Amino acid sequence: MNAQTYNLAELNKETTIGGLGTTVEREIPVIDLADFDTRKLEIADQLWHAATEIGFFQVFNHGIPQEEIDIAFDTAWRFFELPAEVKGQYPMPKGTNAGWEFKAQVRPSTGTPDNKESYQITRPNMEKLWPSEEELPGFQDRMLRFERMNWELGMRILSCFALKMGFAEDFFTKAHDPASDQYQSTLRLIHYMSMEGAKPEDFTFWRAGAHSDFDCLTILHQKEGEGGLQVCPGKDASTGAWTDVPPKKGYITCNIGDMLMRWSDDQLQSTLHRVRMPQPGEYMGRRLSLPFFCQANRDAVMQGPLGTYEPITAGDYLTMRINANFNKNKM
Ligand SMILES: O=C(O)CCC(=O)C(=O)O
Ligand SMILES: [Fe+2]
Repeated sequence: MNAQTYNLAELNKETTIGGLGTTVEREIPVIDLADFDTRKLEIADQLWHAATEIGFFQVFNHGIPQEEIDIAFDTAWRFFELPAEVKGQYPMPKGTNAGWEFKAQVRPSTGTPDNKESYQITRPNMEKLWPSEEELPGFQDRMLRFERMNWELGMRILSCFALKMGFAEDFFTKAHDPASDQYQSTLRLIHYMSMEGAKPEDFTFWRAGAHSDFDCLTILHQKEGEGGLQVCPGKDASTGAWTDVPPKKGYITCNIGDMLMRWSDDQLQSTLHRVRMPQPGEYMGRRLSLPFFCQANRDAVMQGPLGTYEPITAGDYLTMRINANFNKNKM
């Protein structure tokens, strides 16, 4: 199977959805994860409902201390403040989610690069990609600690989906085994540049063009006051009706990605989303976000409980998805 013959419905969605569209209010479910172990069944029901209906939800009492999130944002900002010559020593090698890129991610939905820079951490791929201790003391330690906390939260949420899908509760934890060299979950630090004093034509670009994520589950940290994230649920995608998801302190935004949509036989929804430019009267400064992508290990076999799709390894699935995007960009 290759990218040409594989009918990637997700990708087709992306190419029709690059326009501005309209904005509508929708409720994004908010789920309390307090007393997780004792309330697990109830939480699993709420997560399942949110993930099958809209594919986006926010969690609170999620177990990652706010202090750790603040430290991660501060540390990410210190990285982005480094001179371009320093960051340029750690460029993202093609085909890996590791290292630094500047305005290099072209979305099929828009055909233009996102107006952002990012640095990605995928643990097995980081050789020669960490800034040195002299350049950025403590960076690697802090980011690895934060990566691990996100992995733990991600696995807790995924264990609820496993339960609902009839798998063992640790099914996805095994499929995202952090000790394996096949691990490919990614922490991404994103800096959307300030638009203060920018020219009117600069606002025609996107901070992040419309897309669905490739992974199983995305855990997205945003900062209150630095909005712009919008979602467009699957069934309304053709109408281009987008809904704001405003960041709120204490809340983490989560979304289902294409991998888990396929793995759940399309029961769980991977939803289109984007980050729009600020509008007149809104905060124009820089925007930071920290998504963690729970992406199953390369050798994990994806086979849904209902058997809708052929089994495929997560590695092959991703290659196919990335190639499909790439071929689209050349067209
Ligand atoms: O920055 C955000 O709020 C969203 C980023 C995103 O959707 C992505 O990197 O996949
Ligand atoms: Fe995304």
